[in-house]
Amino acid sequence: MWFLRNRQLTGWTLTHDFSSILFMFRRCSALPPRISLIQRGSGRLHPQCLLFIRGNSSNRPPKDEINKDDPLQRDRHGKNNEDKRQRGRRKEGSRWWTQFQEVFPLDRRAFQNLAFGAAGMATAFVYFHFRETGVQVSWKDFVNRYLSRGLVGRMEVVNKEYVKAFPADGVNSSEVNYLWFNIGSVKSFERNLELVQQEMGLSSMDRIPVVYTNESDGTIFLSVLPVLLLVGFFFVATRQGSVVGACSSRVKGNPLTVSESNARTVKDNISVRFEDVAGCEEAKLEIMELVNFLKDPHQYRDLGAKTPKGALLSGPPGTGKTLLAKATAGEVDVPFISVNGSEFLEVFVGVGPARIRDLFIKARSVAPCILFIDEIDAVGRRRGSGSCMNQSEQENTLNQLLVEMDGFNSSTDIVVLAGTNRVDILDPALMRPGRFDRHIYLGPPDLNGRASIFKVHLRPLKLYPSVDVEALCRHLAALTPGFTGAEIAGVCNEAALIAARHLHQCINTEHFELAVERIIGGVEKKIQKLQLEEKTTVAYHQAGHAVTGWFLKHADPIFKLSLVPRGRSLSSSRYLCKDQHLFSQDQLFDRMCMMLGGRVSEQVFFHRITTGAHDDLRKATELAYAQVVQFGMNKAVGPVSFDLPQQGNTLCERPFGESAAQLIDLEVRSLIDAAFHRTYQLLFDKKEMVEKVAKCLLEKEILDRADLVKLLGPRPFKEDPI
Ligand SMILES: Nc1ncnc2c1ncn2[C@@H]1O[C@H](COP(=O)(O)OP(=O)(O)OP(=O)(O)O)[C@@H](O)[C@H]1O
Repeated sequence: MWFLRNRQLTGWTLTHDFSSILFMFRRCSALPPRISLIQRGSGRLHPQCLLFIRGNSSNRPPKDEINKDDPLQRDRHGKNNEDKRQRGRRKEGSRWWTQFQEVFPLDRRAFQNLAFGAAGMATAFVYFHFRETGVQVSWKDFVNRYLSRGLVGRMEVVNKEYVKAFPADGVNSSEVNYLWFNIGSVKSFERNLELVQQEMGLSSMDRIPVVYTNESDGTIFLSVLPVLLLVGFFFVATRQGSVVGACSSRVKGNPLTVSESNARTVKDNISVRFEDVAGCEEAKLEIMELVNFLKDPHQYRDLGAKTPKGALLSGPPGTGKTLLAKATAGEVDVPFISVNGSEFLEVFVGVGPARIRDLFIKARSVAPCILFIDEIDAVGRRRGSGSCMNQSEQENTLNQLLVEMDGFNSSTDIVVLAGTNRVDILDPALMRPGRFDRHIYLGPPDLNGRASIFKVHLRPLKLYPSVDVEALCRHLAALTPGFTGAEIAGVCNEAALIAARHLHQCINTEHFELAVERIIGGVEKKIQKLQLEEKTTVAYHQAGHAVTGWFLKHADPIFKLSLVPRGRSLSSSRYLCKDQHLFSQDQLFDRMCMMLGGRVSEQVFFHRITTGAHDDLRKATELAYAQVVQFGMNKAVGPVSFDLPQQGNTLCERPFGESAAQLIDLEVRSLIDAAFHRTYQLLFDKKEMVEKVAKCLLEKEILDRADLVKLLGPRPFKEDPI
């Protein structure tokens, strides 16, 4: 039997169609190659297709559901069992969902949207791939095999382009739906058909009926498909958070809000106060003036003074710039609007300036307020420098910022604060008076500053009652030269974690010391074992540093030596550094000798050298070059200063000639040689002491200051207590 043309598509019919076509054509001898291809394709798709369609088309509810709804069955199995099963199912479902979410972190709505999208695409795929197309034959085959044998019942000329031939009544048509062939024109088809039927001797009554129809072949659907996809995209984007948002990593919700600034406004409950910011008293004093202005603007205006518009907070990372800005808002109790400079940078033209405009509109609507732009270098980079693609967009954004800062006058009551680590690359227009009036530098805190920052961060910690907080702060400040506020906060947190790991109820001094060591040197590697020969070399190397530092006046004395590898180094030594800002030539020379102490000790004791001194040599060379090239400390080169290449940067052009370069190299070499010989002489003279320290270190693995005093005697110079 031939299939009815418009019957419903099912998995069975799909697979059956292809096999039956094959069967029929085998019977009709010639098998067009295309059919075999189709069949191969169907064979591959068959199982999945069957599963999919069976799953969708089955009207029968699953067994479980029948049990649930059928009161008889429910009675039979008992209500409790049913409840348990339901709970189990729910649990399994939630477990499945949790596992799924671990792999794909999507919320339910996102998952629903994705599922709908996938189902739609799958349906479209199945429709286009498996829609009934009939079997194409040539005119000659059609006439010889079907028409002449009386198998054709009626014909349909579709869209004046091709003809579908349907089976006559009584013909077994289960194998093929219909046959079709292309026609050049309707007229030629009619003429040819007429001729064939005449040849067959059919009377006008017996002629095969021909109807003319128009059919859509899906081209209309395909033409509206892009529009549908676009509408669907916007629909999903508005529900999900826009794709634009994804690019900018933040705009959630309507994609049309991309030009809105994403500044966060904190109106009440700013809990940070000036007392929470320690170690930067000068910066606080400077910023107090801004606070006073916001508190009592008339005091300034009455005197005819123009009030400051903003302050630029600069300094290394973690020195408390953001914290100080927040504390300023907390002190005046005005709204604090904070935004990051990088949030203005977009790939879309015009978005940056639009966001700046929007930011200032927001600020004006809540004035008086403090507007804080963190990492302003992202948007305030000097114009005309660099050649990256969105340079002009960044410049437009900066121009808009300059315009806005000019735009609000002294009665607007907005103070703009900005934070940056790279004040050197900012555009001069941004720094001129009338824009960022104040430049406040926050450097790493000094000894007292560190102690007061420790005091701030010790406040929320649970210390043993026996701990003297003042003394602890001073001790920790001495152990952490060069630490910033953020690093000090990290030390306090690490100490609490160590105490918890050791199952202590409170935190003690030792936990803090361990925390400092961990932050400076990295994690202790107790498992990594060195071979005895390596360990001996490392011990003598460290003893060399220790003895050199002990007997040179200006070197930082070692107060802890350890053979336990930490981070990337095979050993560690802790020095007592002073907070010093100016260094004399003698002091730098002593430091160079101290750096070379490890390598010299290896040479004195083993008459061979190892790679362990690589980092020491690098530092000593850098220091020697700095003395000769930057600090003007070399007689032969003279009191000149040139820029040295920064780490990671290569200086393309040397600012001095070839002869100066040769002279500099020569002087650097002789300086390092002098330091080496002095250290060699020192360690040779103190050979027994080095040996004593090294052997003791090999035995105990860790030596503290008391051990060193015992081994080397008191240091022959006056020192501050730790
Ligand atoms: N002076 C300080 N007093 C107390 N805590 C501080 C101080 N400086 C930094 N901190 C601590 O360090 C953390 C980070 O500081 P903050 O974000 O203000 O640094 P920043 O200078 O803005 O850094 P970046 O330049 O990287 O943005 C603060 O949350 C605070 O815990």
